[in-house]
Order: sequence, then C-alpha cells, then structure tokens
Amino acid sequence: MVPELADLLTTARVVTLPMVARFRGITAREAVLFEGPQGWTEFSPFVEYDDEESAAWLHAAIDFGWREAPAPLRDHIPVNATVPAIAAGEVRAVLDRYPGARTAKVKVAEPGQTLADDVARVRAVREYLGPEGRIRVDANALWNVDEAEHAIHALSPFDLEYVEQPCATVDELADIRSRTSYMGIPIAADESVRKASDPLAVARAGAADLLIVKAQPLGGVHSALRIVAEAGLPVVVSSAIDTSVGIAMGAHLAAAIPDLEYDCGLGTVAMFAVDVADHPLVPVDGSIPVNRPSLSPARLAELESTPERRDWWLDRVRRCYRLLERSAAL
Ligand SMILES: O=C(O)CCC(=O)c1ccccc1C(=O)O
Ligand SMILES: [Mg+2]
Repeated sequence: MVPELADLLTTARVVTLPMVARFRGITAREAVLFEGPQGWTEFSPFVEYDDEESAAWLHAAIDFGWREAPAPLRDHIPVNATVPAIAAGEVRAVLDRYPGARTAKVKVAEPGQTLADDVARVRAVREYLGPEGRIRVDANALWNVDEAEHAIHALSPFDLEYVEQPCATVDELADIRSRTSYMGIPIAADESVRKASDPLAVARAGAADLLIVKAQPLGGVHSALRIVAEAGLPVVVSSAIDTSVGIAMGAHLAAAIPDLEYDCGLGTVAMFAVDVADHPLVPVDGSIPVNRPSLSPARLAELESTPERRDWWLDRVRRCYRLLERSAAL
C-alpha cells in the first residue's frame, strides 16, 4: 500500500533535535516524521542534498511506514559508540554516553586537523576501551591514496577493526586496499555505497572488504536488504544521525540480515540532548532493541520546528514525492 501525498502531509511532524556536540558541522538535526499504518517513520535527508538524492530517503520513509518490515531474526542490535573529530581530552566524556559499548567508531581526517590529532584521539579511545575493545576509523573519503597509506600505517598500532571510506573513488579504494593488505586491516565502503548511482559497483570491483549500509539513502529496509544480499559482503548497518524513528528503521534492517558479524552504527541517538521517543533508542549494555518507538505528543510539540522550517521541509516532501511518482518508484 502506498500513501497519497495528502496522507503523508496530514500526519507530518517537523522536528528539530538539539545535539550534545557538533557533528558533520551541525548542532541540531531536523527531521520529518510521518505516521503510517505500520507506525511512525522518518524522512531526514541532510539539508544540502538535492531532490534527486533525497527522493530515495522519502521512498525509505514510505516503505517503513506503509509496508510491513521483514521478519526480524534478532531482537537486539549491538552498536558502536561514535566519536566525532574531537580533541583526545574529550574522548572520555563521549564514550561515557555509550554504556557497555565494546566497539567505537572514530572520525579521522577532519579538515584543519593533523594526523597527530587522529593518533592522539585513537590512542585515547584505545585507553578507554582496553585491549579487547574494537576500534574502527572513518575518514569520510578525505584522504588521497598516499595520505591514507601513511595514516593507516600510523594508526595500525592501535589495532584497527577496519578503515571506513579512506578515499573517495572505487579505484582509490581498490588501490589503498591492495597497498595496505599486508597489515590485515579491512577496508569498508560507505559513501561509495550510499551516494553512488550503482551501490553494488564497489562490491563488484572487489574494492572493499565490507559495506556500510544505511536504510534511508538506499531507499528503505526492503531495497537495502536486496543490495546486501546481492553484494555478498559482510555489512554494518549505520545511521544518518536519525531520530529514534529512523534508528528503528535501521534496526529493522539490521534485524533482517542473516549474518551480522560487526556491531552496527546505530547508537547515535546518544548524540541528541532530547529525542522524540518516549523510550529513546539509546544503547544500553552496548545494544539497542528492535522495536517501533511510540512518540509522545508533548515531546513532539516541544521539538516542533519553526513554521519557516516546516514549510521548507513539506515543500521538499512534495517535490520528492513527485520525483518518485514520475520515476514510477512508488
Ligand atoms: O556509523 C556511525 O557510528 C554513526 C553514523 C555516522 O558516522 C554518519 C552519520 C551521518 C552521516 C555520515 C556518517 C558516516 O558514517 O560517514
Ligand atoms: Mg562513514
């Protein structure tokens, strides 16, 4: 069943969630929430994304609100802590927000910082987690191949689980993967999956050892699940800094994947000072439950965006809906 545009718009709530610290350059996250027959669902492409890219996120919102999710194979999803490109001295306070996490993902290669900053941050994370903790780093495509080789070598003494999107292109990923294979550190693709016209190209090229998959940019739980099956690589389901509603979408995707060998990047509700759900999907004992959150009217009212931002988001919903109609994607 597919909703009419009017059905979407009548249930739409536009919210702005304050964050505890800056991430991806933002300190508040905006989202549209719709209530469908399956429960609440979320549409929250980043504000700078164009309509074509954002339309996949609307497809995902409709999928989760109007179509039954696949049968869950597990009721909890182990998650990683997410450490922004902060100073080493701030690492402890961030990790304290993820009780029981055995895995941390650390942002590296931040513009304006140095490799020494990355090394100090990763060292602080290793000291916090101890030798058995798992540390993965995410460069968000910001290194060239030589920089990546140098940085991965410098970070390797801290025992990395994998390096996420060290470079931008599929060819560069293949190159850095063969240059560093002697170190035995896997290479993960993120932007090469979620921002690519063909999300399977990186797998087909043998340019990554595992894939990061996100439900909203891949068009929803069902379409992401097909991509995972076709890729034939291990995956990590991760968030786009969604509210508890979008995180529930990711959790339902993760719950339906037969082999989930890595912890998922779905602990990010911990980044919000306030969330929309009665029981926010923050990690407890290192995992989040697989359920559909209920939202309290009082909390929705408290987090309601300004009329200007509401108009902006609902216009975006209309444009993306028309794009989906025109491409016969609904
Ligand atoms: O994977 C995680 O731990 C959290 C999610 C995350 O890092 C992220 C969130 C929003 C946009 C991009 C990214 C990313 O993985 O690059
Ligand atoms: Mg990433």
